[in-house]
Amino acid sequence: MSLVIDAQGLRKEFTVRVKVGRLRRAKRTVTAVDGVDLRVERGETLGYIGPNGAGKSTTLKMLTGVLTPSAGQVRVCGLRPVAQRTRLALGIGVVFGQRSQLWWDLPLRDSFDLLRHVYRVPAGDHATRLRRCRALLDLDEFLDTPVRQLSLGQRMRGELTAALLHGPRVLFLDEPTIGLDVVSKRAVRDFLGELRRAGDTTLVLTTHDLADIERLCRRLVVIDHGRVVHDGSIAALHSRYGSRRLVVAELDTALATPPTLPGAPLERVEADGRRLVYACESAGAAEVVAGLAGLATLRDISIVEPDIEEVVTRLYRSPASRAAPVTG
Ligand SMILES: Nc1ncnc2c1ncn2[C@@H]1O[C@H](COP(=O)(O)OP(=O)(O)OP(=O)(O)O)[C@@H](O)[C@H]1O
Repeated sequence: MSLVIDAQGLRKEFTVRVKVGRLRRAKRTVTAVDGVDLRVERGETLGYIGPNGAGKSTTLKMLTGVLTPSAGQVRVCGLRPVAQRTRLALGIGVVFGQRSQLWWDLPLRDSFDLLRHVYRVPAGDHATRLRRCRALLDLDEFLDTPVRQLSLGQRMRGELTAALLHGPRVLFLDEPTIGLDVVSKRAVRDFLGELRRAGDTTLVLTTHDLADIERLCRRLVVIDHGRVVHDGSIAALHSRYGSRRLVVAELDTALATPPTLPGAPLERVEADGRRLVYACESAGAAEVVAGLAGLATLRDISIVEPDIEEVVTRLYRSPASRAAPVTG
């Protein structure tokens, strides 16, 4: 494995002028990113999330060479993002919701062609990549439409293509599904899922849509007040915050006393005793199901996964998230 992103102690301060009293203005320092360490291997898909103002976009801007860090070390594809920005541009793709890399008045097809010249992509590579994007993102019906006439969902599919035509090693995406309808959201997620499966592009994704994260990311980095408060899998986040899988058993007939199962406390009894809900603590779902099957006649069983929205809400509210960063 090779490291494609290596940031240590990354920090960004902004000086802002604030009004003090009626006439005076004073300088204040806002620490947007406060010592972020981030190492990302080739082929990883990383979800970078946090509440509004946490420092996500600022981090991405430092990783892509748009902003100079106030302190810290950073290498992306082995390059210093600001100092070697032109070389870096060949190795990364960027999709930032607010900024377009397409030519507003030109048909999408012409923007793609111009990008081929900008990045000096060999014609054969360009054609192969474009063919793949056309097929996976259903671009054909609007390839000849000027960009300004595209819907948001169509434009986002165009932006994704534009970001990938030069074959970048890392793709940075800032809120790629924001404002999209369910069909376009799915198209974008499926496409990114395909890209992840192919395994040669590293994806770094910021989003407020946790379904994006659940569908796409094995690793989740949570940032709050400029600091990393979680770096690990979604499962690690659930176990840290005590979220548990639930086993919901529908019984043929209610039992006089619901069974006690080791490692799986009974959470709720519903439907006049015909539905029992157990939480998997030390017991796995299979053990719970096997235990129940020996004691009652089961009509149906379902397993409810812990809800990521709930655990992330708890994390954002947690005072502990302001203290020490946690990894795992
Ligand atoms: N150019 C700037 N000048 C001054 N302050 C800034 C600037 N850019 C960002 N900030 C401040 O830095 C902090 C982090 O902002 P940033 O945009 O990185 O957050 P974010 O996590 O991307 O938020 P959101 O989810 O709302 O997009 C905020 O307090 C923001 O007001």
